[in-house]
Amino acid sequence: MAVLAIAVVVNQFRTAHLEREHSIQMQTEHYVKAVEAHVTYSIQSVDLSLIGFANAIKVMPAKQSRSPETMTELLSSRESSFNSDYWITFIDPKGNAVAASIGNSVIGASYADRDYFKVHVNNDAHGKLFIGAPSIGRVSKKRLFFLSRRVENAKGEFMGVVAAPLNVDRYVRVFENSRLDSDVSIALIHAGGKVIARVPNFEKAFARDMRATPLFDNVSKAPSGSFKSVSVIDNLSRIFSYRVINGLPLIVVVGNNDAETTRLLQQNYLVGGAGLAMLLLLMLGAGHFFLRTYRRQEEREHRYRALYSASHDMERQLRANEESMKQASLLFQNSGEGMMVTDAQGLILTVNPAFSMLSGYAEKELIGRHAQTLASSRNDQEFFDRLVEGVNETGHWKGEIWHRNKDEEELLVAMVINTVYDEQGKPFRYVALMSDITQKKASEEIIWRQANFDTLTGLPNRRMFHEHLRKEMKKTDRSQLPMALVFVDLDYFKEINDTLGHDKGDLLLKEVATRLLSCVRSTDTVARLGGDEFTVIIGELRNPGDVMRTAQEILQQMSRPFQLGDNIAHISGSIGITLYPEDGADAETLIKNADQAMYTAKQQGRNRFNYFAPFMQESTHARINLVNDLRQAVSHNQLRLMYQPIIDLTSGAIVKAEALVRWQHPLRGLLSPADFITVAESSGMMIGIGDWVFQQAARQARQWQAIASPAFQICVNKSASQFRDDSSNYQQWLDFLHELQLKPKSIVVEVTDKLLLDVANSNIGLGHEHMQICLDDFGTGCALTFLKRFRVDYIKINPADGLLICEAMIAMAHKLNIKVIAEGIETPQQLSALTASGCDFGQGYLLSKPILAEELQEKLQKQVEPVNK
Ligand SMILES: Nc1nc2c(ncn2[C@@H]2O[C@H](COP(=O)(O)OP(=O)(O)OP(=O)(O)O)[C@@H](O)[C@H]2O)c(=O)[nH]1
Repeated sequence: MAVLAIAVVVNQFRTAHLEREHSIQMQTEHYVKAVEAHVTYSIQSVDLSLIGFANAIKVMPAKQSRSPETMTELLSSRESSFNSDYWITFIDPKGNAVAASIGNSVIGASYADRDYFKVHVNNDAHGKLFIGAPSIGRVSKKRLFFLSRRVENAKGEFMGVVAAPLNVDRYVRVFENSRLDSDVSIALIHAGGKVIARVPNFEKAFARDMRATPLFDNVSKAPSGSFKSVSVIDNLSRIFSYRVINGLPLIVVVGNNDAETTRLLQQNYLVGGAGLAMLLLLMLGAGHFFLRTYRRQEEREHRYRALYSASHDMERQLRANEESMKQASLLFQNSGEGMMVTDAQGLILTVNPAFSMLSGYAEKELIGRHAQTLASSRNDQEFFDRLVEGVNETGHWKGEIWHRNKDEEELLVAMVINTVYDEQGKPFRYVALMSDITQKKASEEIIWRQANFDTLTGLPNRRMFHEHLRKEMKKTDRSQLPMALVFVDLDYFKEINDTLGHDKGDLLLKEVATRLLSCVRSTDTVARLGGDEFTVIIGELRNPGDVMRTAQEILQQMSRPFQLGDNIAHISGSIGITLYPEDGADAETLIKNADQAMYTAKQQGRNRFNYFAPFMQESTHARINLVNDLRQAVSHNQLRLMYQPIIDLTSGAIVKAEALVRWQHPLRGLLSPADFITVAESSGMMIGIGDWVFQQAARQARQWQAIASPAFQICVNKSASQFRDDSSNYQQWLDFLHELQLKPKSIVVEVTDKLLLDVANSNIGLGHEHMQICLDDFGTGCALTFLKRFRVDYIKINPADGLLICEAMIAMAHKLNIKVIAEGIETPQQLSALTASGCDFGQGYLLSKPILAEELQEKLQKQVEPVNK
C-alpha cells in the first residue's frame, strides 16, 4: 500500500507540470488518508484497552467491582499494554477517580464536570466510545484529549467510567516526522471544533476553535474533500484535504503550500534532469519515511485488526450474553417462582420479587443474610446435612423444605438448588428456585386421605386395606411367620340404624373402630371396608394362638354396651379368620375365604368366630350357583304358585287360600321356599320375587272372587327382608289392587311376629286400614300389645304347639276381636278339637295340601254349584 502510494505520488509529481494544483490536491488527499489510518489505528488501540477493562468489570462479581484495590490491580495487570502516550483512569459513579494505570497521582481527583463523564452518566454515548474535546490535564498539566467508555455491571447498572487521556504530544511528534516539507500542515481536529494536534505551530493551534473556518464549511457538506484557503493559524495559503474519520468525532486535515510546490517544480524545470532527480530524491526520502511509517502502520494494522476482531468477537459474545442476561433478568424479575442467589458461603446476594412475596421480606432485608436463617426449625439438622451433601456432591439439590416467612408462618416450599462454579471449578454462587406448595400439599393430603381412609372412623379404607394386606403378605414371605386376616361383621347392625337413627349408628361404628384398635398391636392394621364390615390384619404371628385370643377379645369388646348419646345399644359381631399362606395364596382368595368363614359364623347363630375351612368353600360354590340360577327364575318363568285352601270351620267352605311359592328348577326339580328364600333374601332378590307372588295372587283373587264369593281372600307371605329393604312397595301393591278393581281386603298379608317387631321399631306401618294382616306363627315372641297396635285381623296358630295352648289363644284372640286360622291340621282329632274351641278357619294336609290354581278353581266351582242349584 505504501509503495503504491509513493508510486502514485511520484507519478503525480511527474505530471505536475500539467496539472499543478490538481496534483497538489491529489498529494494532500493521499497524505490525509495516511494520516487518517494512523489516527484511526492509534485510537482503536487505546479503545481496545478500554473495552477490555470495561468488560472485565462487567463480568466481575459485584463486590469486587466496588473495590478500588481490585480496580488498581486490574489496571496494573494491564499496564504492560500501555505506553507513556496514554493511561487509563477508572472514575466511580460520583465522578471521582478511584484507580489509574499510572499510579495514585490522579486518585481522588474529581472528573464529574468533564464532558465525557456527563455523557456516560446519562448513557448518551449508548455504550459506544466517546471522545471528548482536548483540554489541559487536571493533574498532569499535559495537553490531552479523552477516550472514554461507560462501565456497567451485569445488571446494566452504571458502575463508572473508564477514561484514557491521550497525550496530544504523541500526534504532534508523528505529524512532525511525516511532513514532506516545512509548508505542509497536518492537523487533527475534534468534531466539536477544537484543534487537538497540529504541525506546525502546535502551541498556538492547540484547542483553537475552528468552527468558523472554511474547513467546517466543507465538513458540513461532505465527510471528505479538498479546498484552497488561507490558514487561520499561520496565514499561509494552502490546498487542504480533509477526512472525517469514520465513526469517530475526529477530522484529519493535510495542507500544502502551492507556492512552495510551484517553486520546486519551476526549479525542476529550470535545472532540468538534475532538478527532477533532486525532487525524486526528495520524494524518495519522504517516500522512505512514509514507507517506514506505512510498514509500521501495516504491522500495527495487522495487529490491531487481529486485536480488534478478537475484541469484536468478545463484544459480540458479550452482547449475546447481555441479551440473554437481559432475558434472564426479565425472567428473574417477573417469574412466579421465588429465586434467590447466594455466594459460596450461603449469604444472600439477591432475590427476585416472587421470593419477596413468598418470604414477606424486601430484598434489602435479605441481602447479606445467611439463606439457612430463612428455614424453619421444622427441618432438622439431619435434613440440612443431607442437603449440603447433595449440593456438594452433585452441584444441585431438589426437595421440599419448611420456610419461615417474615410473619413467622411456616410454608412448605418446593426448592431446587443449583451451583455456579468459578473458573477454578470452585462453587461461586448458589441459585435457589422456590415455590410455595403448602396449599397444594394440604389439598393433596386431603385427597390422599379421602382416597385411603374412611372418613367416619378414620381407619384405612378398602383401598388402603388392600395395600397393607399385600405388604403384610410380602413380609410373611420373607419372615416365614404366618399372617392372619380377620373379618368382622356386626350382627343386626341395621336395627341400630332403624331404631336409634343413622347418627347413632355412626357413633356406634366409630366406637367399634376404637374398640377394635384396642384389641390389636400398633403394627396391626384395622380397616373399615364399608357398612358394618371391618378387617384386622395381624402380621408376623409368632404364636398362632394369638389370633384366637384376638378374636375372642373382639367379641368381648363388641358385647360391652355402647353408650350412644342418651341411648345404650347392644350388639355383637360375627368373625371369619383366614391364615396366610394356608388359606389362600393371593389376597383375593384370602379375603373371599375370610368372608366365607364370617358368613358361616352368621349362619351358625352369629356372635362367634370361625376359622376358614375348605368345606365352607364348597357350600359357597353351591350358594353362588343357586344365586345365579335364581336370577333367571323370574324371567324364565320358573316360579309357580301353589294354593293351600283355608276352610271356614263353621261352614266347611273354602273361603281363603294361602299362596305358596315354588321354584321349578330346571335340574333340581320343584324347590320349596326353604331351599331358596334365604339365598333370595341375602342376594337382594326377595323384593322381585315378592312382587311377582303378590301380582299373581291378586290376579287369582279377582278370578276366584268372581267364581266363589266377593269375600274370597288370598294370603301372601311377606318376608322380613321385603320390609327391611323397601317399605315403599306397599303402596305399589295397593295401586296394583286398585288397577285390578279389587278391594284391599282381597289380600291378607301374612307376617311373622319378628317382622312385626321390626316394623314397630321402624314405624313403617303396614297399612292395616287397607290390606288385612295375619300374624303367622303367633306366640313365638310377640307381645299382645302389638296385636292391638297393629290391628291384626288374624292370627295363625298350629295344633302342633298343643291343643290346650291353641284353645287359650283362640279365646284370647276372640276377646280382642281377632279371628284365628289354624294351620298344619293333620288329624281329624285336631280338626274337631279346634272346631270345638271355636277356631274360625283351618288349613292343613287333612283338608288339602297346597294344590295348583286349576285344581283349586275346580274345587271352588264345585263348591258354588249346589248353592246355585
Ligand atoms: N349408620 C350407618 N349405617 C351404615 C353405614 N354404612 C352402611 N350402613 C348400614 O349398615 C347396615 C349393614 O347391614 P348388614 O350388614 O347388611 O345387616 P345387619 O343388619 O348387620 O345384619 P347381619 O349382617 O346379617 O347380621 C345397612 O343397613 C346399611 O344401611 C354408615 O356409614 N353409617
